[in-house]
Amino acid sequence: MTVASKETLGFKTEVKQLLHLMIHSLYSNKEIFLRELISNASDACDKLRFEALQNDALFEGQSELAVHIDFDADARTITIEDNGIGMNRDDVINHLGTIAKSGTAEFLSKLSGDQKKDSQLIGQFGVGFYSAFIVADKVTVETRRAGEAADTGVRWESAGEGEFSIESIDKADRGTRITLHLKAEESEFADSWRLRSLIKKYSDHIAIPVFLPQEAGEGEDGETKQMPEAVNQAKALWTRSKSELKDEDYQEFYKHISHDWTDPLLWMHNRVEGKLDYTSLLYIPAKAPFDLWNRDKSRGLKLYVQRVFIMDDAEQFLPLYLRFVKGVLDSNDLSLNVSREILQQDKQVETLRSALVKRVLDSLEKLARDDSDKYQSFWEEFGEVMKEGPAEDFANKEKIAALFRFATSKSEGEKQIVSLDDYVARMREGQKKIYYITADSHAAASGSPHIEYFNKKGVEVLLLTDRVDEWMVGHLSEFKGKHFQDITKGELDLDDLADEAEKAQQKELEETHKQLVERMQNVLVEVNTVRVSSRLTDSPACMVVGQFDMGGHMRRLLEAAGQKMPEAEVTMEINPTHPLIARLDQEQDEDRFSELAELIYAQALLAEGSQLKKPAEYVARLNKLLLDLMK
Ligand SMILES: Nc1ncnc2c1ncn2[C@@H]1O[C@H](COP(=O)(O)OP(=O)(O)OP(=O)(O)O)[C@@H](O)[C@H]1O
Repeated sequence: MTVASKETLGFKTEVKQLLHLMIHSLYSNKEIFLRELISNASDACDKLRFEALQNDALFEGQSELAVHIDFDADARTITIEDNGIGMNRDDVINHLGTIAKSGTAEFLSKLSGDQKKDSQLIGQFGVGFYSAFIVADKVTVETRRAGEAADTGVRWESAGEGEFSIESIDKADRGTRITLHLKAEESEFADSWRLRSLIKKYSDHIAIPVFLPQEAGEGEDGETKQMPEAVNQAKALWTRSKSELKDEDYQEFYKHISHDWTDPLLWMHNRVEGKLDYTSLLYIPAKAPFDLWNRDKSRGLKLYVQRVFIMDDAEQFLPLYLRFVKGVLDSNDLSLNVSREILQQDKQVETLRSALVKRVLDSLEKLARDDSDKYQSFWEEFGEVMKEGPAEDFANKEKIAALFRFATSKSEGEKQIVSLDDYVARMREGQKKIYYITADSHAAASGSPHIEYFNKKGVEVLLLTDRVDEWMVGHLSEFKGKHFQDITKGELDLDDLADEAEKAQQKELEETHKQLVERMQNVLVEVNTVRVSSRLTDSPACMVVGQFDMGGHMRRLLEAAGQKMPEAEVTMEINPTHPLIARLDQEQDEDRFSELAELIYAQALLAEGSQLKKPAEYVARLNKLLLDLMK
């Protein structure tokens, strides 16, 4: 064996952090190292089979792919060997010295130092190869890329601290052999029974056989001979029939493909024959990944064609608003040499996508019907993403909207629990619209002056406080023929809600306060229109946005994001039945009138969550008034 150019390299900082964290937070879950390493070995075999479609020579005459596991209790070692794609020197440095995952820095910044919380997070991040260091104090990787010369083999070795060494070796067989030098206290893993049960538990669903030596009686020379024996079923899980699969099988397979280690919330396993011929196994995770909002995050399904692995993260089969769905699609229609570019143009992809979207939406609908607690937990994790749906998937917008849940003026607390169907069923007689308000917080929405009239009338209002809400409602515009109406916009059309006496009273109030409105209009230079309100009962005044203008909440969000917004029409409504407004109407001193009017205007701005342009002026005015009171 030639040994050349041994060098020692430092791990990238993020690897050091991850290793430290893993060793310290995962000790109660040690055994997952085997799942991770077998998972990588199986992926490596998948990749080889895929590349060999174009270049048969990569098999080097050996196309039976397998993982062999062995152990030596005396030496305290376990080896995991595959004859998959293998790695060359650059691959090894890139893959086993860094973490080539987008969002790594973000992930690390989220860690709290609390081991329990962090181990949850790290589970969502995916531990992968480095999990070997949970049980080993030294790891040796010997590997050679398929199709390359025997002397391009590489040995990588590390104690999982700051650095690793790398050297060239001869390796006759392609693929990767990983040797774990177990820590003294982890010697229990170097045991046939233990390994066998772990492989059964974690790797039964892997499509390639995983071998373990088996005591098989006397050999010719009288010694006990160990014959390797396949321990797992070695059949891709999704090709097996539903009836022979247990929940645990589905759960383990989910962990294999997703690298999430929390059990999934839901799965859908379907075989379709006919115009389209495919099998899909889709999962909805129980927990949102830490990087759900990271735009560069990889997403999509694992794509197989006739059981041959083609690619990870095939994005074309699901829309963005379902980016949290994980799973496998195995098509018998697509060609084996399909590429990402081809997928983008292929008409069948569109058809498959519609079918998969329908399947996910139908399953969620069923979950909401059958198990509202479970559905609620789904909504809390992924509701905000689902709200992107109406804009992205026009054809399904009504179906998607039926899955939405909201907090309303009638529901308890901040929880989003009311469906649009519930809302519509509870609509008051004569009510034609679905009323909503958007605000920065639940408290701001539920305490808004705009809602007073609706509370009085017993009309439910959706309280929308997620960032996407205003945009979402804009795309949705109606549900089951009922239009959405922002209660802070335009003149409140009370035709549906008010009775005759109320309408007459409103008219009268407008008539009798014409002069007051005019006076206020003259002193409030920032306000374009003052008018008598039909929506206020307890507050003296509120700000109103034009029916077709952008809502105040959205405007504030965009302004906070640095966008220059055009000046909007400023309309204020006053409530003449409020004692403050009545008092204002009586005020003869023009200066005091102006001061009071400014104060009422500033309060209306504050109540809707706006910032005052001159807060100091407001404070001075208020203090002056307080002092007058104390005289
Ligand atoms: N047995 C193997 N054969 C070939 N390449 C491997 C093997 N094990 C690991 N690798 C390479 O090392 C990379 C890093 O492995 P690691 O398990 O850390 O992450 P991953 O599998 O990419 O991601 P994750 O497991 O978190 O989804 C892999 O993507 C692969 O390229």
